[in-house]
Amino acid sequence: MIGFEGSGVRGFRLQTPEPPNPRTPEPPNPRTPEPSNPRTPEPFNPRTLQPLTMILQAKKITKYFHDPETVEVLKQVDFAVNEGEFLSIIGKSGCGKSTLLYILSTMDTDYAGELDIKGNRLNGWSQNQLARFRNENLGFVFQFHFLLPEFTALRNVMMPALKLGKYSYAEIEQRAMDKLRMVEMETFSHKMASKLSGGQQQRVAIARALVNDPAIIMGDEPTGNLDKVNSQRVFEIFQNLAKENHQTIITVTHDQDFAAGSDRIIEMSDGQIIAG
Ligand SMILES: Nc1ncnc2c1ncn2[C@@H]1O[C@H](COP(=O)(O)OP(=O)(O)OP(=O)(O)O)[C@@H](O)[C@H]1O
Repeated sequence: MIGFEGSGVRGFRLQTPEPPNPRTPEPPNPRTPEPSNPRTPEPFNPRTLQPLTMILQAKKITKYFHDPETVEVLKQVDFAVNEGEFLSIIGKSGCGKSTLLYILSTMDTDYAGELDIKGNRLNGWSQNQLARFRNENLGFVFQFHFLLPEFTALRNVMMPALKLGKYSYAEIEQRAMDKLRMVEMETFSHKMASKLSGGQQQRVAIARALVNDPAIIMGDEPTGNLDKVNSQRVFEIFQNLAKENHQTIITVTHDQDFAAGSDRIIEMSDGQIIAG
């Protein structure tokens, strides 16, 4: 298991008070003090603050490119994110944001350092194992949606689930329709991707990223190609996924409004995290 120690990640997050949950212990009554438990010294009110679980941790990530000289693009980067957190990575062009995201996405394995996702140390896994892990646990949204233009919106959304091979065709169709509904694109489900507007295509791409219910959604400039209205819409979808579904969002962005609305901003400069 991965723990909180040394992560630099904030351990708690403010939540709207929830109705009592039988599995959640009642808050302590000040008139009847609880005996202290040395393993859970939590000085917070459980009605308003909840402990969070770390879902991804990267330690001392170092990456070199050799083109033609050797350049250290990531310099011992430590990075961690909690379940349900909505995080933005910002920084000047060329500082290493996309390179870091690509490593966190498990698609680049040519780096030094450690990567744990959902309690799995992923270093040394084969490409096949990583591909399976990605398809089950991670969803991706890019600046350019990469939809298959001659397929319908529905078929595009179904693709990652068909690849996973975990559900029947009818179930996959149902799941894909649910995700299209979530991004308010269900009425366009049978339209060719090429016939949709840029904002609509991006919402279909988000539905596609969600079809396998990934624990983590990674975005590289998800609003980079959109106008203000569509950017706000995409932001709200991401915000809801974190708030309502407790999915984790990690985005690289130059969109200041998008970053400002996220739970936490990580700022990079010259291959290092300098804030957040
Ligand atoms: N395949 C590659 N080969 C050589 N150098 C690369 C490669 N990919 C990226 N770089 C270099 O690594 C550095 C970091 O690139 P990266 O794409 O991570 O930056 P970024 O912060 O995401 O930039 P932007 O905001 O412009 O997308 C840059 O100097 C870039 O030129």
